[in-house]
Amino acid sequence: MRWRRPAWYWRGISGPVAAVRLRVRWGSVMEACELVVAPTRFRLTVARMAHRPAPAPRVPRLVRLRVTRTGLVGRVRLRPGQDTHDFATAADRLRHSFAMQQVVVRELRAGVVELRMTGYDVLRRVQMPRVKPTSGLRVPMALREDGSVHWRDYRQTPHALNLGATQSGKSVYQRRLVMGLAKLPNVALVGVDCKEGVELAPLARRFSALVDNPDDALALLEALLGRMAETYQVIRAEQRITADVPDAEITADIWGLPEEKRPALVVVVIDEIAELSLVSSGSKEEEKRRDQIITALVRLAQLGRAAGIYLELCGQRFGADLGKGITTLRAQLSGRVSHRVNDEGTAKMAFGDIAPGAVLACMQIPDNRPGAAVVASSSGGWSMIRTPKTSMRAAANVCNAHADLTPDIPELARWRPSVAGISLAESSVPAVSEAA
Ligand SMILES: Nc1ncnc2c1ncn2[C@@H]1O[C@H](COP(=O)(O)OP(=O)(O)OP(=O)(O)O)[C@@H](O)[C@H]1O
Repeated sequence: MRWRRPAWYWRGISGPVAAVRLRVRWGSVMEACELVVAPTRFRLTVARMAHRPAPAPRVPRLVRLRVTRTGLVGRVRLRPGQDTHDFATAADRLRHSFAMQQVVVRELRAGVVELRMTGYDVLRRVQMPRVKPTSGLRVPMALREDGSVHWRDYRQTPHALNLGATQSGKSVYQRRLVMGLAKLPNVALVGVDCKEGVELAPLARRFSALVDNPDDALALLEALLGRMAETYQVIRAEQRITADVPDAEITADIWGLPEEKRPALVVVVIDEIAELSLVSSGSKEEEKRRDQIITALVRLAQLGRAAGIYLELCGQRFGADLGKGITTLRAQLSGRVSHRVNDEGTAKMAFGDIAPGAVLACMQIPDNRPGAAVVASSSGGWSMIRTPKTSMRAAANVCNAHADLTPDIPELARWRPSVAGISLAESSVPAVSEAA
């Protein structure tokens, strides 16, 4: 069996050695990678007047270098005439020159770029670093190829789409998300799993509502729209009370409400969107139901954020072939994650409109790396990530352990899952009543 280098080995031995090697070779590598600039005219003139040889080209300055858990992070001050793009295009050459696994370039501010380098393939066996609990609605989801943690941050990116071919790792990603959300207080999980509930039913104890067929899904989404309207009323009432206080204290969304008045945040997890939007029999009723479901989802995606309702959609494809309104819905899903896909069309559905550079990347994910995915945001940036392998048992244990955090949402009580035939509301697990 091949020996795998553990993380401590990098930090203890290889990391400091690589840091010294990088500092020693810095100048020559910059020159070899054409990342130096010609000496200034002033220095050339002085050298000419003093009859001295022409000065050497100027090398960008490595102002800070530190060893991290997975590699090195360096900060570089650019020379006049250089830009981030110069370093980004040389990333592959830098990686070979410094014998690193990966080099990712990021601009910190004008004139300063950060080089994040990994010393080994961090996505081969994902080991998440310990992360401090944070405020807001954020979940540490996966490791990025540069060794940093990829967070699912609902305040930054309210709605997201998770795509991938069969057996690409979508369900494990979704499981990991539910596991992370399950630990957060005042968060209600709402699930739609039309695969007979096989993915979400084992996690049911932490769900405030769970449905497994399109008819119930429509009723549930309409109830959520009703809840959204009520939450807007709560926000309006709070605005009225505080109409004479300075502008900064008047809120336009749920996050600005005092904590005791803030209704539970709702994350709607939909496994396999195609099951909701495909019309199998071609009947008029099915078509009507499909249109109503998509319309409800579009409304939730457009207006839900301020009322604390977030969408997390999962599917193998997400294109116009799923029906009218799908592309409008996709435009609202600004968080995009795509696992391995088999064709360019699907890759374009995920990234064509926001990060064209990511299209090729998600088609190149190898079959033997399930869970690896490309994540992109509407700003156009993208990165490769991989979730740690998470078993259903581990996820169910976390959901069971945090079942007492499940908020009771009266509007959704009809769909509160019953576990082993006993409604959770009647079981020994105490339920949390929603704030105001
Ligand atoms: N991050 C990961 N690391 C290692 N193995 C993984 C990872 N994610 C998924 N797998 C493995 O890949 C296989 C497929 O995963 P998963 O069921 O999540 O795929 P899927 O895309 O949901 O497939 P389907 O659409 O057919 O349900 C499983 O055996 C799972 O254990």
